[in-house]
This record gives sequence, C-alpha cells and structure tokens, in this order.
Amino acid sequence: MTAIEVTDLTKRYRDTLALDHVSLSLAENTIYGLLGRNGAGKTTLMSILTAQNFATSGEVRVFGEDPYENAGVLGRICFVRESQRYPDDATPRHAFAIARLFFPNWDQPLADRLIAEFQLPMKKTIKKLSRGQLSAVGVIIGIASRADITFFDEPYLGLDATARQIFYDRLVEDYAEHPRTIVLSSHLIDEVANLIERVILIDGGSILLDEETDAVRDRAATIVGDAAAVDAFVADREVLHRDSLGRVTSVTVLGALTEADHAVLRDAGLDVTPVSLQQLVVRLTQQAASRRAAASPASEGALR
Ligand SMILES: Nc1ncnc2c1ncn2[C@@H]1O[C@H](COP(=O)(O)OP(=O)(O)OP(=O)(O)O)[C@@H](O)[C@H]1O
Repeated sequence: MTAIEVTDLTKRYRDTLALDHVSLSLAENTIYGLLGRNGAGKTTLMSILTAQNFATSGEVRVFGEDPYENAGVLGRICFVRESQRYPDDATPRHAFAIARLFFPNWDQPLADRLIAEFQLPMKKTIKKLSRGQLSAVGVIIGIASRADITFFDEPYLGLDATARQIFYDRLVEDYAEHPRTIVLSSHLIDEVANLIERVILIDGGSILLDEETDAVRDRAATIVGDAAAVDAFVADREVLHRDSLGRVTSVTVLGALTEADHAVLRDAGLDVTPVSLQQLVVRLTQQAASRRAAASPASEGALR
C-alpha cells in the first residue's frame, strides 16, 4: 500500500528552486533514507509532506488524501526536526504529555525506557537542555509516538555516538514489532546504511536515485591494481572517481559487475572493493554537479 504519493511537486522560494518537479511514491511499512547535500531540498520536501509548508505546484497525497488542514491525516504523521519550538517554561515531561495526547499509538512504557536510556533530565526546561538532550526529546517522541509515518530530519544533532546507537537500535527494534513508514534524513550515511531499506537521493531539488538499498550497493565497485590493466577494464564504463598512486590506480565505476567481469578482473590480477553507500552518494552527487556545470558553462563561469 502507498503511504505517500507526490506528483510533479515544485517549490520555489523567490529565486531558489528548492524542489523541481519531484514525483515519488513511498510505501507503507518501509524505512527510507532521505539523503542529499546541504540545501538539496530534504527539509523542504518533508515540511510540505507534513503540511507545514506550501508547494508552489504539484500534488501531495498522504494515505490518499490532501494533508492540508486534514486532522485525520496529520494525526497519523510525526515530524521530528531540530527547529521544533516549545513554550519557554516547557519541560520534557510537558512535551511528552502533549505527544501522548496527540498520537493515538503513543507507548508510555517505551517512552519511559528511552528517557532512562538517554539519561534525559525531565525537570529542566527544554530551553536549558544541551543540544544532544534536545535531540533526545525529539527522538523519543519520534519512536514512542508510533505514528503511521514518522519523519526524522537529522535527528542526531548533538547526540553522542552511544546515544546515536541507542536511537538506531531502538528504532529498528520497535519497527520490527510495529512496522510503519519511517523517513530518515541523515548526513551520517554509513551509520544509517544498515537501517534503511530504500534510498532516496535528492540533489538540487531533483530526485537522483530512488532504489532499494541493496540494489544501490551493487551499483558501483572500485577496481584497484596496475594502472594500465585498470584503464583497460574501465575503458567502456562510466567512471565515478579515479585515484592514482604511482603505478597503482583505483577507479570507481558505475554498473553492477557480472560473473564474466569478475573472471576478467581475476585474470588481470585486479582487485574489486565494494563502495560504501556514503562513497556512492558522494560520487553520484559530484557527478550530477559536474554534469550541471557542463550543461550550463556560462552560468557556472559567472559564479566563479
Ligand atoms: N524559507 C526559505 N526561504 C528561502 N529559501 C529557502 C527557505 N528554506 C529553504 N530555502 C532554500 O531552499 C533550498 C533547499 O533547502 P532545504 O532546507 O530544503 O535543504 P536540505 O536538503 O534540508 O539541507 P540541509 O541538509 O542543509 O538541512 C536551499 O537552497 C535553501 O537555501
């Protein structure tokens, strides 16, 4: 079943085209990674899907309905973002009490367990919490709300490595018992790579990739070895990146390798190393940037 359907969505802020004719379909009961560089359009997309921002054109359907001023739909959505505002005198206790009222599937014992694990001070005002503690408030609400769709917009800001691991572990555990749609926007790509089932890569307001994570991993490989042999192997392939050190060259190529390719590589004495999701995302966005620069040399020149 489809949770979210986005058709031809465009968002323009004065002279910035933040989303450029985006079409997407998000399934129920799937964890998505929404990836992309700073300014790619991730927050804009999530804020429109949660009816906190208006589209310039295009259509959004959440569970088949327009989410704007639609309490039935909005009660099924949780949006965790750093810029969430709380009243000056609000404590985490107040924030969780409101979340409990708002989200019908709220799990208080789960929230209590997370509060203890994140060692969150409950009586301090939210204003006085550290950055990591503030992130913990959002993360706890995101997990314990058990909303049908939960958006986490870089939820880990300020969280230390232990706290981030608690977040990932509890999210996956709870998702296994209570499947739902989760959209996780993150720059720590390799940290979330094992968590996300599908990757949506957004770049310059356009969708660059929308694929199963396992399929994405197979999209590229790095060939390492003698420069001449590597060059011969990659001659007809799309090269994402090239590094050379003396006579050893390392070339990342796009496209899955076949059994025949592996046999050729073995015979040539070349090594193949997998490309991490983070490396692939970096290479694909760099490639998209150079294609854009090549397509509009005049405007790039003007920027320099
Ligand atoms: N309120 C606004 N007014 C004008 N421009 C905006 C506004 N909000 C976002 N933008 C611009 O829209 C583009 C997309 O921004 P957005 O916040 O969606 O990116 P992002 O992918 O979430 O980035 P980050 O990873 O840095 O959070 C950027 O160029 C940004 O400067």
